[in-house]
Amino acid sequence: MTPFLNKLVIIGTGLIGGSFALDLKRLGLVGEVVGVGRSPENLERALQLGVIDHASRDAATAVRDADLVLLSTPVGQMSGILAQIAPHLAAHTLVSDAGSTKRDVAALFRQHLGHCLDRCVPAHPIAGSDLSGAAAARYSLYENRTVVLTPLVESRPETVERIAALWSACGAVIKTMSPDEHDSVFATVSHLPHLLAFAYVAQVAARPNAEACFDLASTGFRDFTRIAGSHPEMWRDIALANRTALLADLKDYHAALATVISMVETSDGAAMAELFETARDARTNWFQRFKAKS
Ligand SMILES: NC(=O)C1=CN([C@@H]2O[C@H](COP(=O)(O)OP(=O)(O)OC[C@H]3O[C@@H](n4cnc5c(N)ncnc54)[C@H](O)[C@@H]3O)[C@@H](O)[C@H]2O)C=CC1
Ligand SMILES: O=C(O)C(=O)Cc1ccc(O)cc1
Repeated sequence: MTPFLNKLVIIGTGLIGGSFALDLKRLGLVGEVVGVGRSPENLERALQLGVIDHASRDAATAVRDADLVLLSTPVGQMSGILAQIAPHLAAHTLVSDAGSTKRDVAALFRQHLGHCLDRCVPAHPIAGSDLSGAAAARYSLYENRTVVLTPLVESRPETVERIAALWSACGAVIKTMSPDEHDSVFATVSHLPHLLAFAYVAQVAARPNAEACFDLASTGFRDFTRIAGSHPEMWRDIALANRTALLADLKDYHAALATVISMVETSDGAAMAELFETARDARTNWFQRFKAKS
């Protein structure tokens, strides 16, 4: 089975959708890429960079006759977009997404695309960065990275295979999970750290001696806070969409911080050393596994 697409429509022509389009074009797996966006400047940049072949501001018109529609906007935009495109999808069009949360997206597919759920597969590429926009799109972003698929019970096996084949062609490793399992894991390893980084940097910026702090901050600060440079709208939407799992993790982290506060208050160096060793060993083991996959 060839996953070739005559027409791919990317709704949300940024880092994630743009990088998918670039790889499929280079691989000769797509005839025409139409990019839909809300910012004319960003669409113009996507055309200049060859990320897309045609630009459109109107999702409803753009999706006509598409083989695949990929939603790669912030997740908070997806409900409106699905409502807009639903009446205009052809009988053969597949619909997928790249959103960072999956329970909400699965529910939105069910709400808006009830007539064609067999051709829908929610998905999440676990690759990206703190950069955004079409100018950040790049080749091979998905090489050796995981793409999680959370098929609906209605998703036809051929639909799932075709979406998986496209991501595999980009070099990705496919994993299948339930939306609940997905959102619980990513609350812990992605959504929580982003919220912590945003909260920490905002708190430093509000200090009376912020200028001196930023002046003297170095590599540890850079590494801990890189993700606080990520897109605010995207992360607001993720936090709202995954609030249940995220709140549970925030409370666990709050308790862990209370433990650290108590260790500092009581000068309990032995407990601190034990905690730091446990964390260092876990991080070292994880990093070795991560490097081996890269
Ligand atoms: N940035 C990352 O590292 C990753 C992001 N994701 C998910 O992928 C999605 C896209 O993220 P990025 O590509 O990083 O964001 P981005 O900001 O680079 O691109 C999103 C694009 O969507 C456009 N857009 C916003 N609302 C729109 C609307 N109503 N109609 C049409 N276009 C609209 C924006 O103008 C922007 O060009 C998000 O859902 C995010 O959660 C998933 C994996 C990694
Ligand atoms: O900036 C980073 O390193 C990231 O964590 C990238 C990222 C952001 C969002 C996702 O849903 C998946 C990956």
